[in-house]
Amino acid sequence: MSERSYLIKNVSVLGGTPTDLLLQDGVIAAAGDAPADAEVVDATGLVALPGLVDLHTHLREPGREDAETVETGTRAAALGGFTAVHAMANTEPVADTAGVVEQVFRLGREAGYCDVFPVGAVTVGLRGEQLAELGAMADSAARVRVFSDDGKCVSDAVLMRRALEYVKAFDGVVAQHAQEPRLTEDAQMNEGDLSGRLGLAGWPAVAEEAIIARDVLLAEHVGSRLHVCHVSTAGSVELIRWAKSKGVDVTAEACPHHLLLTDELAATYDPIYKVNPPLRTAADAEALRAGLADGTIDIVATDHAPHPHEDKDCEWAAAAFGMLGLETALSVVQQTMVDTGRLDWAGVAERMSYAPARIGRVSDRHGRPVAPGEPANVVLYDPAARRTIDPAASASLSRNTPYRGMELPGRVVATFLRGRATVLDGKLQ
Ligand SMILES: NC(=O)N[C@@H](CC(=O)O)C(=O)O
Ligand SMILES: [Zn+2]
Ligand SMILES: [Zn+2]
Repeated sequence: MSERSYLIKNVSVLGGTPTDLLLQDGVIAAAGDAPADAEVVDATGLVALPGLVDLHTHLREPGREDAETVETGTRAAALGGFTAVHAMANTEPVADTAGVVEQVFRLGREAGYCDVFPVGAVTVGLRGEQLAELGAMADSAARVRVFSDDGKCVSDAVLMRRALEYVKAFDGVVAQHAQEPRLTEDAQMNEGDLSGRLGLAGWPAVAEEAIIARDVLLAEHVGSRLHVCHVSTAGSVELIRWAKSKGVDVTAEACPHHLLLTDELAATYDPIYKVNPPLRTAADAEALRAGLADGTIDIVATDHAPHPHEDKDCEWAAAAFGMLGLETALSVVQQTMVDTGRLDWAGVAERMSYAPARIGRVSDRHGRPVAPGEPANVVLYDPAARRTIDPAASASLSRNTPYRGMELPGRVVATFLRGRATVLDGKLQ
């Protein structure tokens, strides 16, 4: 990774008229000021986007370094065009103290591929019994603003209420994994005709929707900020639309896999398609795409969930929930939202960079316009490229991508973090 300047020629910022950009000393500068020794990048045909920000990544460190480490996960992030990721708290030990979040934050800094903002657990050990030290994590060097028991739902209404009240003191947000536990005991896939036919225990949409309905009412009651993780059903989109229309301070994310893939893939009994929440129906996926287009769903988040071979290569019921997402997110969003005319590149920038940075309260550094004077966190993307997804080529330590063998549009050509190339010519630097 060099500290040189880059003169990016003929780049289309957010799909606009081609122009030149200079990245120098960590910021975007006027191209006319380029020093003679600047490295010239021919960006003809490429779109420049602000560095992507993921609000929902699992990096697995500490504790499951056989699945992913901060270093390997952030390498995958850089290849996917991300300059910042929020690392979920379901590690071993759980990120429920200032010590653990500071460790994850420091590991991100040391790896240097993208900024890592640790998410703090809402409850001690994700056990849903008592609140974790939210204030200590907020005040730590990691400056935690997003709190989540992701992987588990904060199902106790009183604890959820207290968490929402508590995070107001430091402008935090509770990111809920909306899953009513009693309605999803042993659940394996979306509940419907197909789960019956396949003999896999069903996971009803109402298990997600009941928690979202409760939580938007709680957020309104205490006047706090709520974020809903991985929204997967049409009913959830409707509830969030309703809550926003009432002025509730709620934001929501959809994951690429829920935009593109459907529950019919469970008929393969291949656990690569096993994920929490489950892949839903085509009608649900369509509602998510419509909600993302009209702003009901604020952002795309990857829920990158690496699992080692032995936890996935087994029978469906025994397999772990989760799939990789960082290296394919932008391509899936292009396919489902841009190539279908539902979003332009400015809309993608809003949903994959500006809005997640605002929700995570890091928009002083990330999710900024690609414009002179701004931090040089930039992605160069080739929307005309096509590639066949090869799990073996992933920078992740795990291989559980549901897109293996699929052809997807687009390719990240370069990623710059504060003016330093983390990816150039499609390769890690
Ligand atoms: N999404 C998943 O299927 N799995 C996630 C947990 C989660 O996001 O709920 C994981 O940590 O593996
Ligand atoms: Zn979750
Ligand atoms: Zn998750």
